[in-house]
Amino acid sequence: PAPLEYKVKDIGLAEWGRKEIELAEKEMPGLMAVRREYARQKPLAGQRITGSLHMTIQTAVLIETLADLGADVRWASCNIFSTQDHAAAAVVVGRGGTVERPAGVPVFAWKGETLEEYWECTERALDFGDGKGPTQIVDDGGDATLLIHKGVEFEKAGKVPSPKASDSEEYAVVLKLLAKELKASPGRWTKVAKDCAGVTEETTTGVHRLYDMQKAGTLLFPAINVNDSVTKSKFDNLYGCRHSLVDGLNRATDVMLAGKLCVVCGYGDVGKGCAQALRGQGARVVVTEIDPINALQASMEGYQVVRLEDVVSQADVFVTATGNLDVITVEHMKAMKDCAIVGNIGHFDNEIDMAGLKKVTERVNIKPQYDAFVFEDGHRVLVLAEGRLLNLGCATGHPSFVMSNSFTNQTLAQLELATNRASYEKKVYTLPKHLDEKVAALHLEQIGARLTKLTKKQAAYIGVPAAGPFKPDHYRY
Ligand SMILES: NC(=O)C1=CN([C@@H]2O[C@H](COP(=O)(O)OP(=O)(O)OC[C@H]3O[C@@H](n4cnc5c(N)ncnc54)[C@H](O)[C@@H]3O)[C@@H](O)[C@H]2O)C=CC1
Ligand SMILES: Nc1ncnc2c1ncn2[C@@H]1O[C@H](CO)C(=O)[C@H]1O
Repeated sequence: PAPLEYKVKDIGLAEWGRKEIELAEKEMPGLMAVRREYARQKPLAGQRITGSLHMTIQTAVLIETLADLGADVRWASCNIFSTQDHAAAAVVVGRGGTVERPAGVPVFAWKGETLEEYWECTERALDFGDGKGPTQIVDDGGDATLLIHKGVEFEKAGKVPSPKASDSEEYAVVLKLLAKELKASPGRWTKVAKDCAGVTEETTTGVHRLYDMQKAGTLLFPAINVNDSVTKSKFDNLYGCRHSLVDGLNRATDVMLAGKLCVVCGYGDVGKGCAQALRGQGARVVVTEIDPINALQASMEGYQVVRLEDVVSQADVFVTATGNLDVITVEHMKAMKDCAIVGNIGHFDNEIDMAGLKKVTERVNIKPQYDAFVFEDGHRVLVLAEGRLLNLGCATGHPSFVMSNSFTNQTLAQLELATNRASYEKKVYTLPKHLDEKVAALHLEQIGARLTKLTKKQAAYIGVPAAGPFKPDHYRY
């Protein structure tokens, strides 16, 4: 067979990656159960799956699960800093390959990609050869989905527009890539979109993009919103960030959080986990919010809800977790104290005005993904991962057990698209509650949780089937 196509930092890291993948499997009972239940039937046989999702040890276990279920997989990361190079190498070599003759899955990802390299990796992950694209996509933030949709839009228009002054540096990179593609392979993206049966989206911000496209009627294929499975967002977003925020802050800065005034911008699932983690470190935690309900929740948990302007000159640590843009502006950072720490844990880097900051400061790199931006008056703002999600840029993201919940949902969603394709239109769906409960059930034994069985009488009394679903769809958890 032709040698495996791939592009990773160092294939020699595979042995180390394999050791960590084997330990991660022990912590991912949901994915292991899905492998046991489905691997023999190979229900994903014939499917070409492109992934655009942080290339970590945890994602390696997801990739090898999809491959075990029969899929032909190609992978890129969804962030320039989030790849763990030893995980990427191990996935390429595979369980039966060698560094000399890799026999795993093509991966196009390394930690520290340029924006051009990032989008080239995404394009490579979407190319299965002979003009074939994916039949299904695993997306995180929607960049793979965006590339296809923009590609189709410009093929229809017969040209790719030049970047406008208001366009981001990143969007200009996308336009340049699509312009090259339009010349080299006209009609490619229209065919890719036609062959693609759907996308399963990992995160809140990616899901926002999908609902926007559904509303505009521009969605080119069905989408399953994995983020809003309860066993994803009420676990990964909340408990995952509770674990990995402080991990990222510590590895980057080693700052003593105890006693410090820490601001969490956004008190959603992610912000709730962040606030709890910082409180656990003995920090004085305050919250900013736009939504009165989330603000009231924060207040009931004892967090002072403030406007950023109220605390910007006294706070020591700022964390954005909103999924919104321009949350921390240059004006805010101008007013911060010397050595204030600023980081984002939201999906995209636009929560902090990094472009504006770079224009008015001198950048002093301290170490990879940790910079001091020095203002004219000499005060320094210490920024993590250039404003990109710091738990994956400065640490290793969420741990395996919580990612097993998220990725079991991803795998079940991919199975849905492969086995029930006819039921899905070009709309956004969530998984049914019985699958959500199945994911939770698969994770209880590992942590010693023992479920109580409903008697028939009790089931009748609360009006649910004894075997579940145990809650109505409108239940909020
Ligand atoms: N780094 C990671 O590992 C993870 C990152 N995420 C990302 O984190 C972000 C937040 O996710 P969720 O908490 O699930 O979303 P969410 O929608 O539950 O929470 C966001 C909160 O921010 C608030 N908000 C919006 N604009 C604001 C502003 N200008 N100032 C203050 N508050 C504002 C909203 O009212 C909302 O309560 C998203 O981009 C998501 O994709 C999600 C999971 C894990
Ligand atoms: N260790 C990890 N491996 C892969 N994805 C992760 C990890 N930690 C967090 N994420 C995901 O990152 C997205 C945000 O881009 C989430 O919603 C999380 O599910």
